[in-house]
Amino acid sequence: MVTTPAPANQPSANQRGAHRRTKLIAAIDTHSLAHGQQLATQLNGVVDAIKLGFEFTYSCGLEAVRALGAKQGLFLDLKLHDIPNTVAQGVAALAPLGPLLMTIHASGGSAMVRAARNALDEAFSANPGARPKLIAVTVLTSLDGAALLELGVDATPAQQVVRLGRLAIEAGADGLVCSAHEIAPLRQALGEAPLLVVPGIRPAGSAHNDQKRIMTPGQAAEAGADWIVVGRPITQAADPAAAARAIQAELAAHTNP
Ligand SMILES: O=C(O)c1cc(=O)[nH]c(=O)n1[C@@H]1O[C@H](COP(=O)(O)O)[C@@H](O)[C@H]1O
Repeated sequence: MVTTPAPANQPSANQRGAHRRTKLIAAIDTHSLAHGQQLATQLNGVVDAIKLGFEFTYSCGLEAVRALGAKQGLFLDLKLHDIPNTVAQGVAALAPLGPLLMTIHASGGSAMVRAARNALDEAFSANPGARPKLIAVTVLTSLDGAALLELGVDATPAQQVVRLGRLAIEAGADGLVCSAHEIAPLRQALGEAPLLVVPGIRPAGSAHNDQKRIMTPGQAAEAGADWIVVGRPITQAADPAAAARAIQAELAAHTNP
C-alpha cells in the first residue's frame, strides 16, 4: 500500500464522517433539456448541488448549463484530459459558468493539473473566493482491479487512487473524485484538507448498473465523504425528490449521531 501513517492527532475517517455533514449532489444525466429542467426544479432545495456532465452538456449546450447552474449549486463534470495548454484553455473557457466544482482527470499528469489550477487562479484573480474548486478524477468507479490490469496498471484500485490523488493534490487540485472504498487510505495519505467527492453510491437494494466500487450513502458518510454523487437511483425513481429526500435522511442518520 502506498500510504504514510496518519499523524497521531489526526481524526480517523470514521470520527470525521460522524461529525461533518456529507452533502448530496444529484447527477442530472439526460439528453433532454425539458427533462433536465424538470429534474433540476424537482430537486431544487432537496439536494445540495446538481451535477451536469457529458450527456446534458453535449446534448443541450453551455447556455442550458448556465441556466440550470444559475439556480442552484453546480458541479460541472466535463473531466478534461489533454495536453496542459489545451486543458488550461478549456478550464478558462468554462470558469465563467461559475460552478462550485469542476473536474479534470488526474491521469493527465502533474503538469496538466498545475496548468488547470493556474488558469483558474488567473481567471479569478480579482475574486479568489469565487474560484471553482478543481477536482481531479482518480480511478473511475466503474473500474475494478481486473480493468486496471487490462490498462497495464499493476496496482489495486486503492493504491492507484492514492498515487494519482497525491500527484493531483501536490499539483494544485482542491479535491479528488474517488469511490467510498478509498476515502480512508486517501485521508491517511493526504490528511483532511482535500475535498473528497464520491460517486458509485447505491442505496441498499438498488441496481449497481455499470458501477463496480460502490457503497451505500450511509457507508460513504461514515467513511468521511464530503460530497456524494448520485445519478440513476434518483433520476430513474418514480419520484426523484422523494428518492433524494430518503438519501438525505440516510446521510443525516450517519453523520449526526
Ligand atoms: O466524475 C464523476 O462524477 C464520476 C466519476 C467516477 O469515477 N464515477 C462516476 O460515476 N462519476 C459520475 O457520477 C455519476 C454516477 O451516476 P450513477 O451511476 O447513475 O449514480 C455519473 O454522472 C458519472 O459520470
